Amino acid sequence: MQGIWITERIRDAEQRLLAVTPEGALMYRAAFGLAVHAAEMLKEHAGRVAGRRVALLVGAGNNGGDALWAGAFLRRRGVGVTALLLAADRAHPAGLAALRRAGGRVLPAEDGASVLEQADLVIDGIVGISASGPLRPGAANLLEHISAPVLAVDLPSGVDPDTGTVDGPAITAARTVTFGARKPVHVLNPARCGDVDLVDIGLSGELGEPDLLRLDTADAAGAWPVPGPEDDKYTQGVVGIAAGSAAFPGAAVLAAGAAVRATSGMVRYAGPAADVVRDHWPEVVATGSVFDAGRVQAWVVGPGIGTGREGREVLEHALAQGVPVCADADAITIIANSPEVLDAREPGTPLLLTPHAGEFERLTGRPPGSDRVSAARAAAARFDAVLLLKGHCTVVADAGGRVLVNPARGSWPATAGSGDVLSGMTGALLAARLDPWLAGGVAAYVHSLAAERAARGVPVPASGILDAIPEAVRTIRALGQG
Ligand SMILES: NC(=O)C1=CN([C@@H]2O[C@H](COP(=O)(O)OP(=O)(O)OC[C@H]3O[C@@H](n4cnc5c(N)ncnc54)[C@H](OP(=O)(O)O)[C@@H]3O)[C@@H](O)[C@H]2O)[C@@H](O)CC1
Ligand SMILES: [K+]
Repeated sequence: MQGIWITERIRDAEQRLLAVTPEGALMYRAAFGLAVHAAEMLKEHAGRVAGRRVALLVGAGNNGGDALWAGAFLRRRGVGVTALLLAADRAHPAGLAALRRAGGRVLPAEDGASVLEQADLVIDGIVGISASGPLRPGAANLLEHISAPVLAVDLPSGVDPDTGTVDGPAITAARTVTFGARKPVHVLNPARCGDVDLVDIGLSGELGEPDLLRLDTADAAGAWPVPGPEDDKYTQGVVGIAAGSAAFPGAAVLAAGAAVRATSGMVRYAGPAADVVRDHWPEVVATGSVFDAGRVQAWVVGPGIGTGREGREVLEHALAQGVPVCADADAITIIANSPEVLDAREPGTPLLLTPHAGEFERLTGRPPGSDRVSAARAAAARFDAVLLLKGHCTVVADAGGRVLVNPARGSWPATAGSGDVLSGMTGALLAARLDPWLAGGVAAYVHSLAAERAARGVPVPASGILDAIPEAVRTIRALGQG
């Protein structure tokens, strides 16, 4: 798993490391790594390194210092480097001296329009982990003059380091080079960061446990249930799907289908869309009601069940079975309207809630806001549940404060029925007895991979995402073993 640390923790770790490191050594390491990546970008975008032009946007802090030192390294490789100082009297003194020694040009930022327009690469050292708020006017005024690719130092300036939110002018980077550890912005706002490269500056020993985790392919592959020689359809876990209605059977077909695609165990369906589900998925054991559905190891309840009395009874029944429940869509609205339904929950039974932003607001009384991680954590604690907050970056928090994040691979999955596919897959993983927190994270991972595979640059319907689940699982298993 990839660890991600909030800036307060990074700053503390840096202080401890600084205390035992010769002065300037950390910045030297950081800037050297930055210069290597800058040279790669010049080769990639401008054909070669020597003779190309780089503009440095230099703020008042150490982020600007990194940019200045990197500029000095690039000068040694024959690059024409101009530093544009946003706060001339506060630019990092050693970095500035190093750049000047190396023959770099230095200008006040307000004179930098033509330098930016002629640059082959722009290095954004405006602000790093000590940023607050959007870019200030001095920096913001420069944005319109940037046409070259931007390499962000540590993070794209103007984007909040801990929440990834953008409230005004901000940099959009083609690539971000970060130091010591990944920060939340890198996973919460990947569109602004571009590709993120991590440069080791020796911080790992000081960091402690990460604040957020991101699954990689090997994690998803390792967690994905694989039947053994002794397994049969029951031992792998039976998942029950309570979804859809006679008038709107689509959610039932999608959720049940996703479960079928995600497990080699058994899938039961219970509800008024039994005939339609059976027609689509002959392998599903379908009955008309949850009350005669038989035993399952996990329930998915909610997509398309409606928010009236019947839906409420279905949810209460599932919650009382003593098995994990994934409550999605209408089930979340039912809980929001009548929180007392949760009294039916067997104590200690895992509950996974999968709201999008609107459902989250209904459930908790307030929108997730800019700090989606904290919002998801608080809601998970409040409901003693795993809370999977859908969005461009899916956040999965548990009641103990653990958080998994899964940045989407594009926006195509934001389509009708996509959530039904996610909940069906989540149910299959819960039935296979995965830790519910991990089940949510793995389902989100495979869902986004399936969506990417299915879309390949064009719109994809939810049924297309569903059909791509086997390919996505095959992909993670192949990569995870390799
Ligand atoms: N510590 C280490 O060992 C290492 C640190 N490293 C590097 O240091 C970076 C952190 O450096 P840092 O703490 O000096 O602050 P930094 O992020 O450069 O910004 C501070 C200045 O920005 C300003 N400012 C704030 N918000 C703003 C906005 N919205 N728009 C515009 N300006 C804004 C604010 O101005 P003020 O409010 O003071 O006027 C303040 O002066 C870190 O990200 C990494 O790159 C690496 O070299 C590895 C070793
Ligand atoms: K920056």
